[in-house]
Amino acid sequence: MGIKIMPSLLSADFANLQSEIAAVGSADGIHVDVMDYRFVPNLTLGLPVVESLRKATDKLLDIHLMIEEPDRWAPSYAEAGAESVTFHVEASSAPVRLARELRARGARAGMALRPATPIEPYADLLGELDLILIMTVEPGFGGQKFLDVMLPKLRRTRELLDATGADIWLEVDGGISADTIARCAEAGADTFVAGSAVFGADDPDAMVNTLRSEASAHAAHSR
Ligand SMILES: O=C(CO)[C@H](O)[C@H](O)COP(=O)(O)O
Repeated sequence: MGIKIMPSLLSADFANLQSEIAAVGSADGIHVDVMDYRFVPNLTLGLPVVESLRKATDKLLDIHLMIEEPDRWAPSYAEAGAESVTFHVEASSAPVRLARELRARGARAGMALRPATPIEPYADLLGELDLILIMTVEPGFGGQKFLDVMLPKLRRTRELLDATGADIWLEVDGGISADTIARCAEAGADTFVAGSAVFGADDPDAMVNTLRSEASAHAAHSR
């Protein structure tokens, strides 16, 4: 699928969520942040809203679970029809089992890492996964400044993913904009989440295309 741009929905109101999706027709998928006031100090939306979004759009739904106990809750998001379900490794008690449960329900199995979590301890797990999400801000809030100290981790993750030979998406999330996306693409990311850069733009769909062009021009990796 090559370079993928996933706008991150900002709204908490269902009508506004639908408007945001309609405003980014060129997007490769829609990134949905699920937060529970426990894993992160913020609360967004949960399974019932994702089930409603599934009925409202054919777009690929890329779910990012910033929640405690993902082993318990994540499989339901796959059953709801999300194409991709990402849990935080810091919150999972059995990441391999959870990844297998997600795949068994037809979703891509994603594993996210907070900025302080290294990738190396998980090198042997990568073959169980379809997506690795490297957070480029502390999870919890949109609109934060991109942490460029994450670039070495991104490069290292790309090396490890290439060594598997498998089609595992390498996603970045947090502070991604026309100013920062090139550095992430050069470091090996192929999937880009952007919230404020897209929905804060005068023309969100044009910004999706700008981000894709910029990433494509600097891509170290695109299948
Ligand atoms: O939720 C987030 C952090 O938890 C992300 O930063 C959000 O998905 C994207 O927002 P922005 O592009 O404004 O950083």
